[in-house]
Amino acid sequence: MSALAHRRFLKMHGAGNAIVVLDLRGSTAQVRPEEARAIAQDPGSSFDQLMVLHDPVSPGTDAFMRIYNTDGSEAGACGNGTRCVAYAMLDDPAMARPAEGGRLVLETAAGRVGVRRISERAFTVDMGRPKLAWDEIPLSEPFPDTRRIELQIGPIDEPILHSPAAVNMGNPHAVFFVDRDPASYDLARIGPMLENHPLFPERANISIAQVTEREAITLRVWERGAGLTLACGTAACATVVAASRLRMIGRQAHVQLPGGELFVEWRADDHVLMTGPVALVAEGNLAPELFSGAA
Ligand SMILES: N[C@@H](CCC[C@H](N)C(=O)O)C(=O)O
Repeated sequence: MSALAHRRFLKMHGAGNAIVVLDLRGSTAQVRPEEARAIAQDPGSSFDQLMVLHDPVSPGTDAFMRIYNTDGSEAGACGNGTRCVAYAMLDDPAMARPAEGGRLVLETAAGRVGVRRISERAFTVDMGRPKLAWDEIPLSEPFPDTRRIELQIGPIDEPILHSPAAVNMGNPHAVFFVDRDPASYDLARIGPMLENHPLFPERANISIAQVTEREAITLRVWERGAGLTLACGTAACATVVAASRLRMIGRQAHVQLPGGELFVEWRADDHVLMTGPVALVAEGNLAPELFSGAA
């Protein structure tokens, strides 16, 4: 039987991004990609991202997180999921540890993120520094300036989208700035082509963004490994960094996504701070049958 059978999980969302939190601290259990896919496919535990907690690895951290997309692939960062994890680690009766205060340091394969509670159901996450060099994003060919990279989709003389910014926020992002409502683009059709474009050797999260005011951005996101989403925290961060580098905004903005709003600030010390809500939807236990055909 899978070591995940009967494990309790929380179903949450962060600004509409569907998140499942699974606490494996205190055990050696690991989630295999096929098990993540099986959990995602069950309506009771479906998610955009599965956030799995493991015992801390580095001194000074509270937990190690592994982050799974619906296709079983792993991500180095998930902003909305990190807020949900903070809520679970601080407030959930079964997951909270008495010694923990209103701040946490969480670690992923991509590095550390600090989380601070700002109200009962809202948290600020320090997402760390963006990586902006072409080989850090990564791109498959050199671009000295990643504020605009050479990439377009559609007819050569009349592209549908072109010249995105590329940013790594713990995961790779391409952000296309447009001057009309991002909802008017067929992202469900365009997204998969761009996600898997040869320019992105690790694939990429694809965003369409419109700067509507000096501190306001409307955003729609096609997520690597998960598809269309109601909200993506790292995409909101990548978009604010990209818009700021292009002098479209200052260093902060309210980012409006279909599922809710996030506030992002790119501080002078280069750290990107993202603030947004969390909501607890349900709790449940993983049915053993889920894993009988996990492949
Ligand atoms: N929704 C997340 C980001 C999820 C990871 C992404 N699909 C990837 O594979 O990089 C967020 O809120 O940041």
